Amino acid sequence: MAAVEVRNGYKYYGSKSNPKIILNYLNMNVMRGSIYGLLGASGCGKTTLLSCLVGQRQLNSGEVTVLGMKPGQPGSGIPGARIGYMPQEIALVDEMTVKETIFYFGRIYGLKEEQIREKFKILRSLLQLPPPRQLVKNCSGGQQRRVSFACAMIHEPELLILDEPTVGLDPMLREKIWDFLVESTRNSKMAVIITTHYIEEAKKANCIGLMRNGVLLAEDTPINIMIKFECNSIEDAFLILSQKQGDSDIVQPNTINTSQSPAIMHSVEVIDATSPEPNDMCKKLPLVDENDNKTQRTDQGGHCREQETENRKRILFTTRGRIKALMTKNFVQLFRQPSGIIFMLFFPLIQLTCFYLAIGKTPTNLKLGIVSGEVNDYATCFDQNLRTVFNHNDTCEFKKISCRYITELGDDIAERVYYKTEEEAYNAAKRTEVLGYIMFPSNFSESMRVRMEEGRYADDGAVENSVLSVHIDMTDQQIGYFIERKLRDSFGSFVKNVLADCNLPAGLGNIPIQFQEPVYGSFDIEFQQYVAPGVVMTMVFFLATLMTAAVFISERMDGVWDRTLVAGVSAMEMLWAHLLTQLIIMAFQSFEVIMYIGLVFDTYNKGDTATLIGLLTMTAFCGMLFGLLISVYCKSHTEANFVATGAFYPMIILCGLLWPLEGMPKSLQDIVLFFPFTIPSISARNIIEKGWSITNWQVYNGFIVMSVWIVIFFTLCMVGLKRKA
Ligand SMILES: Nc1ncnc2c1ncn2[C@@H]1O[C@H](COP(=O)(O)OP(=O)(O)OP(=O)(O)O)[C@@H](O)[C@H]1O
Repeated sequence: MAAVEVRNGYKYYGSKSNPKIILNYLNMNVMRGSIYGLLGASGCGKTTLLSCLVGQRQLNSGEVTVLGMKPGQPGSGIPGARIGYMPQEIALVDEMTVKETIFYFGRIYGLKEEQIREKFKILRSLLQLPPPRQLVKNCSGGQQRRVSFACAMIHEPELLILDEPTVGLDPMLREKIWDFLVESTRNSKMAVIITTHYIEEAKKANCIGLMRNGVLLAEDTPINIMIKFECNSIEDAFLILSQKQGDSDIVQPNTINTSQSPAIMHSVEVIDATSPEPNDMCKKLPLVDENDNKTQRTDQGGHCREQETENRKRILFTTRGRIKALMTKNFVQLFRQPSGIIFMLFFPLIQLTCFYLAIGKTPTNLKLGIVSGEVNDYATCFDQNLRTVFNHNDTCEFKKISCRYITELGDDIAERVYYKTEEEAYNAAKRTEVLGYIMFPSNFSESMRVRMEEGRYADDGAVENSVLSVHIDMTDQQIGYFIERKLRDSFGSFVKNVLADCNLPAGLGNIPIQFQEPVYGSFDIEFQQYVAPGVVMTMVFFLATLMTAAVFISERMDGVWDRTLVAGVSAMEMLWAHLLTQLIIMAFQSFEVIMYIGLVFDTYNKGDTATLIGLLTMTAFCGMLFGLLISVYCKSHTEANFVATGAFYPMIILCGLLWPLEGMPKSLQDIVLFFPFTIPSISARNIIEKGWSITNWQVYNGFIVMSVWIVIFFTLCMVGLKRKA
């Protein structure tokens, strides 16, 4: 009975109009209980053919039957545990140990722990596997290949497909592996397809297929091939066949008329390669006659149905075990890499520390120039006798009152630097030695007195000269506004003190606007507290995005993703396993972040901590789906980094984190409201600062927006994954 039948297999890469033909109406037969050596030069399409057998790819036309069913057909078990596939690349997780790797594959194939242990013992001695605790990444190339081989064999599949398993192995071990394969197929119905560059080792195969330019030039027993071409080696026979086929290594699409029958197309003399029936010499198990054949097909139909039901049961039974195996792999993969731990657990803390230390703090180490026209020697300025004196005739005596302001100003806002003339101060400011300067006119004290005592009768000169002039470098607006605010505040308190000394109501010095107790928040609230919720949200979102994109792209590039799919795990299962792993990490990360900002930076949450952790976890989850989306649509790490970085800035800039949304054009405001961070960061602020609960619409709307984005990203991921599948 045939384990594999390919009829007129036609496969091309590229577009229909400009196809790169890889399989050119190829026919192939592999019998159960036999070893089939697939030989051919590099690039002739062996791996492509194997990928069609394991259900990774599909033919453009023609038929493939593997173990009586079409690969990929529901319930066929292919991809799945019926086959064992060792791809050409190692396709193992570097961070797992040898034992963990074998157990991982055993579990996803649905084996019991005891079975895996027993099989591992046998394979260890047979393949001379490295020590069980050795990490895959610390194994040599040959050792990794042996581990990979063991993974394909662990579940005793019905069909074993090995893509160059013996590359890089010493001759003794190669011999041992071949003996093992011969022994295994002799005593069972297991079929083996093996590709190798060591043509002569294929002599041990029951049948060999010589492949060139997308067709099998010959398919027969090694001995028959050598007899037919009167050669002493398969290599020589291959050479003769290749010369007969022609020199071109590339199949030219324009030379092929796809309406022609395959037999007409290949003018070279090939042995049975175009025959739709299996070559007798390659049959290990006898085939029955035509009548029996019908019975066999009916039996096969029955077998297929049984197999289908059995596989369905197995799929349901093993799903939980697979998710567990996948999640274990994800955790191991993440936590065995120092960068993984740093990224997931310490990065948030490092980033938050940077944020709290650097953003919203009072600027220090500033220098401000002082010029007073009424002081010659600034040392005399700090004389306590220079106080305002209240005379009993209801007048106040001001002595160098600029000194009093200078003293009250202190060095807290900025270090005072004294200058004799305005020109000197101006030049120093120009040279950026000081941030700016304040200038008191020479008759400042007298003008202040007149202004206060005579009020509406004060002359213009007195009004003008009682003004303190301030010149500041406004290129750094934040510092400019800071100095401006501080000088106003300190001048206000200075005037109040002077009024009090003069027996006048201090309130007279206030501008007639009074800010009462705020409805929410406090006057002391710092910019830091305003931006903190948004910063925390964007941080957890993008950490999750970057990590997910990196993990998925690496898995795809290393071949781990494809190998796991071929082992019968669905993309959905892999996705769920990853989502669950991440969800656990995200919840922990959110908890860690909230505790850290509370305990270390006193950002206490006035609302419910569980609600805040919930919102942050959803944000991280959404970020992870965004990372997954990037990984689905980007081919490389570089491309993914470009997309993630490209998305980062617009999202941060437009979410109202750096500047109030109200400052944007109305039309833009309406758009950015639906961005993933805009409403959720307002919700987070409402929880932290206002203490609102999830029942308030201005809190739960953040959850709704996040949920909508989760659904959008998830749907797009599914569409992308389906298209890829
Ligand atoms: N995804 C792809 N898109 C376009 N061309 C591809 C793709 N995969 C493989 N090819 C091309 O198809 C041809 C056959 O590749 P394949 O990997 O099947 O060859 P092979 O016989 O297995 O080679 P080797 O022995 O070196 O592994 C090669 O020319 C390769 O460049």
